[in-house]
Amino acid sequence: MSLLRRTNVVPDAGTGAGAGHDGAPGAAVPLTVRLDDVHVRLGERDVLRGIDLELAEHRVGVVGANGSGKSTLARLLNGLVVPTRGQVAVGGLDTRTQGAAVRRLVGFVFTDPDAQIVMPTVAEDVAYSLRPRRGEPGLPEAERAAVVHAALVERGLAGHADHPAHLLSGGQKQLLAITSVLVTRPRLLVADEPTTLLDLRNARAIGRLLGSVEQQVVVVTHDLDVLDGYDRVLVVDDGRVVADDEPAPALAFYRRLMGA
Ligand SMILES: Nc1ncnc2c1ncn2[C@@H]1O[C@H](COP(=O)(O)OP(=O)(O)OP(=O)(O)O)[C@@H](O)[C@H]1O
Repeated sequence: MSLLRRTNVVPDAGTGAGAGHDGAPGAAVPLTVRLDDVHVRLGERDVLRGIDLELAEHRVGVVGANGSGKSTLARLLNGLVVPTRGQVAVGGLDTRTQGAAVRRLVGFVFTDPDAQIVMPTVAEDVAYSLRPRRGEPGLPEAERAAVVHAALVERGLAGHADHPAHLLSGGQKQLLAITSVLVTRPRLLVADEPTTLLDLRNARAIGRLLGSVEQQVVVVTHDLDVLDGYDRVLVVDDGRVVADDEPAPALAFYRRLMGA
């Protein structure tokens, strides 16, 4: 039985403001992410081969063996990697030619928050995400401070606002990294193994956070508990999507594939 499917997707959503989503009242309407015949060659290796996907669900998980191409797939979604052949479009924007605009829509969370935290203190790191960008005025200073404070309060980090970010625990660092991404209000959050470096309690907390944010989420993970309640799971194997279904059948397929 093939587990590959083509999902019916909602038409693209303009600003995404307003409408709710099944299971996530008040959440923004998901963007449509399209991958058309995507190949990625890195060095001598065909890392992804002939990927055709339309993603418009609120929660999508990506699983697969080490080296199967999951991180590369995730990085395609914000233009960190561009296809060697084929096209990736996010909300109708081509990641190859409109990368900067795509990255305003798509926030990215890395496995290691130390790769992402760039400022000395917790509040400064969140504020850095709100710095004025080329061609955009940015928020006035006082307003920016208020937005940072509200974001830290929302994530339970307000008590650490002036603390050196490098002294936070691993779980707090990942929380800070996610807060610094979410404060820019991306439409889509892509996370690449965000719980891999965390202990069980912190992994659960970060998994719950990703499951509860209003943003559309695509998460690459080996931590299958993270995918509880997700709408769709892709199984990647040797550069191809070999299963694409609701979590239970997709994860059953993955376990069989892994002999687990
Ligand atoms: N810049 C690169 N040059 C050459 N090969 C690369 C490069 N980046 C990744 N690869 C190779 O591409 C393959 C897929 O890598 P990718 O990181 O996408 O896999 P993954 O499924 O996320 O693996 P893991 O679960 O171990 O993180 C791996 O064999 C990797 O060694």
